[in-house]
Amino acid sequence: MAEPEALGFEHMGLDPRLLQAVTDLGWSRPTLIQEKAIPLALEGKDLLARARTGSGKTAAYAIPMLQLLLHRKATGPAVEQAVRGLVLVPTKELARQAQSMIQQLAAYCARDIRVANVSAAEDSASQRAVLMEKPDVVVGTPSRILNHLQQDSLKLRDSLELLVVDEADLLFSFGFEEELKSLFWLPSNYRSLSCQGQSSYSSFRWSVRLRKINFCCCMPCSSCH
Ligand SMILES: Nc1ncnc2c1ncn2[C@@H]1O[C@H](COP(=O)(O)OP(=O)(O)OP(=O)(O)O)[C@@H](O)[C@H]1O
Repeated sequence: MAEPEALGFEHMGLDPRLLQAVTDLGWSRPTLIQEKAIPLALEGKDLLARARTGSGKTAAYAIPMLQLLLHRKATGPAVEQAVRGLVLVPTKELARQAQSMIQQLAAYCARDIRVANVSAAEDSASQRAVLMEKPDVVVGTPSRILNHLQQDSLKLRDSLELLVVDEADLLFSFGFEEELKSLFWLPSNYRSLSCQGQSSYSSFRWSVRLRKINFCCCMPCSSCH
C-alpha cells in the first residue's frame, strides 16, 4: 500500500514569512520528524520525538518556536520585549549551527524575532550588550547561559516560555547536568521544546519531573520502541 502523502509545510498553519524562508531553503516537504512534531508542538503538546542525525531536528523545533513567538507578537497583549525562547546545546559549534538555522528560518521576520548566540566567540562584554537588547531567542551552552544568569545579564524568570534541550544525551555526557538542574529551577512557567539523545534516559526522567516538556527529539536507539 502506498505511503500516505506527507503533510506539507503549507498545511501547518505557518506564518507566510516562515513558509517563504522554507521555500528559499529549497525544502519542498517536511522531513518525517518535522511532519510529526511541528503540528503537535504548535498545539502546545508535550513531545518526546526521536530521529536520526541529519533528519532535520533543528527545524523541527525551530519552526514551531518561531511560529509561536510570531503568533504571540501578532495576537497577544502588548508585553515588554523579553527572552521567551531558550535553546540549550552541548557545544559552541552546535550553538552556531542552531543559531544559523533559526536565523535562516526567521529571515523574513528578523525585525520581529531576534536570535542571539551567547556561546559565540565574542567577549562577554559584547554578549552582555546583545542580551541587553532582550533577543526573543537565546542559544547557548548551559554553562554560558548560567553564567549570564548569575551575572544578571540574562533574565528568564517570568518571561521564558519555550525551552529546547538539543542533543540532550551529549549535554548530559558532557557533564552539564548540574548546570541544567540549576537552570531549570529558574523559570517557573515555560513550555519546553526539548531534544534528547539516543542512549541516556536520565534527561528524560529529569524532564518528566519538570512536567513541562512539549517537544523532545533524539536519534533512534536499540531501546526505542
Ligand atoms: N524539510 C527539509 N527538506 C530538505 N532538507 C532539510 C529539511 N529540513 C532540514 N533540512 C536540511 O537537512 C540538514 C540536516 O538538518 P539538521 O541539522 O537540522 O538535522 P539534525 O537532525 O538536527 O542533525 P544532527 O543530529 O546532526 O544535529 C540541513 O542541511 C538542513 O538544511
